[in-house]
This record gives sequence, structure tokens and C-alpha cells, in this order.
Amino acid sequence: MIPVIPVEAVLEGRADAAIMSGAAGSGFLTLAGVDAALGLAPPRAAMLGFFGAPEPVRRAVLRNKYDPASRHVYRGHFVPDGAGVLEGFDIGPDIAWPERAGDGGDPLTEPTPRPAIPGWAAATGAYYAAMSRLGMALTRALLRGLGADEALAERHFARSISTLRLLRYPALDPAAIAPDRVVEGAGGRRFLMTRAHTDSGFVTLLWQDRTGGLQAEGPDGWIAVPPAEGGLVVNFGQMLEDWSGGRIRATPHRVLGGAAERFSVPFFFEPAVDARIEPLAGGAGAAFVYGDFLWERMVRFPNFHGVTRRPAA
Ligand SMILES: O=C(O)CCC(=O)C(=O)O
Ligand SMILES: [Fe+2]
Repeated sequence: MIPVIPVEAVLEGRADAAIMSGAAGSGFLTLAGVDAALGLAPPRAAMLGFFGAPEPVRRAVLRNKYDPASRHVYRGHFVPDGAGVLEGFDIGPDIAWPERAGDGGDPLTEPTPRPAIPGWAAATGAYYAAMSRLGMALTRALLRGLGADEALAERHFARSISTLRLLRYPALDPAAIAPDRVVEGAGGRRFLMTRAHTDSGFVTLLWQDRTGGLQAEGPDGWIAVPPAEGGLVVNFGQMLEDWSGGRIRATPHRVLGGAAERFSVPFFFEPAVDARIEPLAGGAGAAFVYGDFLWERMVRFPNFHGVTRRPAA
């Protein structure tokens, strides 16, 4: 059972018990009324207009992995390449706050390339800022729920390197699908578009269109995480599970699809690149620097195979 929480209750700090119960239970929450409260539908439509832009406009913001002439390693556009079937765009905090881009020495703080689409950067910046606000409210609630110092939210996340990711799942030709991506279920033959994984960071806020296909792993197998009209899905990252000693669950999830095109927009709310994360009071484990943790996990994902991180000069 995935709890449904009105977004106003989260923003006003009145939903701690419900948030903790979802975080400790299924590891998923639904926030209701987000589009209405934060005015997200128009900027989202403008942002997703990226996928309909002419090919030269999209090509101009490719990552280095897909265009050797590009200097972008971490931010920017990615396309299907054998390892994955998705097309997407990774966006960093500079889209909302230009001063948050680094000097280029560390890919994790590199500036986001901006597609030449009128109004795109402003809309995307507004969406990014709204997601950050919501991520911060959820983080405060989780810290209170864990009995941790709420001031950690500001300390670790004020210079967050969160990623806003635009995703397009294409419709696939069934004849061309690799056998290891076929999933036979009660609903018939489906295709594994995103393999089972946990998210790396802290809190993920996910918008998905009406297509469906997202599933979370429950005690008795895979359960559907349906789209919430005007709302968002929340799940929790591996770092938060580890940090909370397992009290908060980073639930494995996957996406089935292939029959129809699907769009989704996850926002991965993450600490600053140099945030030094100490164990929770009484917790086990050693302190670590968030950027190092993220890089180590990230390069395991197909989209980042082969990329290197130059140490800051
Ligand atoms: O597209 C979705 O619904 C989920 C995407 C996802 O799990 C991810 O990008 O980590
Ligand atoms: Fe995920």
C-alpha cells in the first residue's frame, strides 16, 4: 500500500508521521495536488518540449560519450546506445541558480548545456527550483522522523547537486527486443525498459505520464506504482537507507513498457558535492564525502560506463 499525502501537508511540515510510515514501509509515497499547488504543468510541458525539438537542437547538447566534440560529461543529452533504450537529458542546479556551476574541474558540478529552445531554460529552472523546495521539505521531515538534527538539511543541501532528468521511453519493435528484456506476467508479455535498481541518493521525486509501467518490489513480488494525476511519486535512495540504518527503505524498482512511448521526469534530491556525511548519532559506518559516493555508484549505470572524473585542479 502506497500512502497518499497532500503536498501542502509536506510543505507545512504536518506530514512527518505519514512520510515516515511510507518511507519505512513500501518505500514509496504519492504526493497529491503538486501541480496545482506549485504550478508545475506549464513548465513541465515546456521542458519536455525538448524531445520534440529538431534533431540539430538536441544533438548540440549531447554528452561527450555520444559526441566526442562535446565537453559535457555529466550533464546533457543521452541517447540509446546498446546499453540502454532510453533517451534523456540530465540537468543540474545551475539551470535555476547559475552561480552553482563549478569551474569545470569536476563533472559533478559542470554547467548544464542549454538547448536553443525559446523559454526552455526559464521553465526548466522554475521546475528545478520547485522540486528543490519539495525535496528540502521532505528531507526536513525525514530528519525529524529519524530524530536527527534538522539543521543538517540546510548544511548538506543548500548547495545540492540534484539531478533533474527528462526521460523518453520509446515504443519498441517486439521482434527487436533482446530476450533478457522480456518479462512474462499476468498482464502478458512486457519489456524491461529500466532494470531493477535502487536510486543512489537521498530522495527521488518522480513525475510520470499516464502510460504506467513503473513497479516497486514488495514482499510478494512486483507491485504497480501508478501515475497520480497532478501528483508525484516519492521514493528513497540507497544512501538514505544506509545512513538511516535501514529504517528508511531504498526500494528496488523497474519500468516495464515498450508498447507505447512514455515520458517521465525524476528529480534526484542530493547533497552538495563536498557534503561530509557523518553517521547518524549512534549509527554505524564511516563518514564519507557525497560526491565520491555518488561517482562510485553512478559509473555502474550503463549511461555512464566509461566516463572518468578528473580531480578538481
Ligand atoms: O521512469 C520512471 O518511472 C522511473 C525512472 C527511474 O527509476 C530512474 O530514473 O531512476
Ligand atoms: Fe530509479
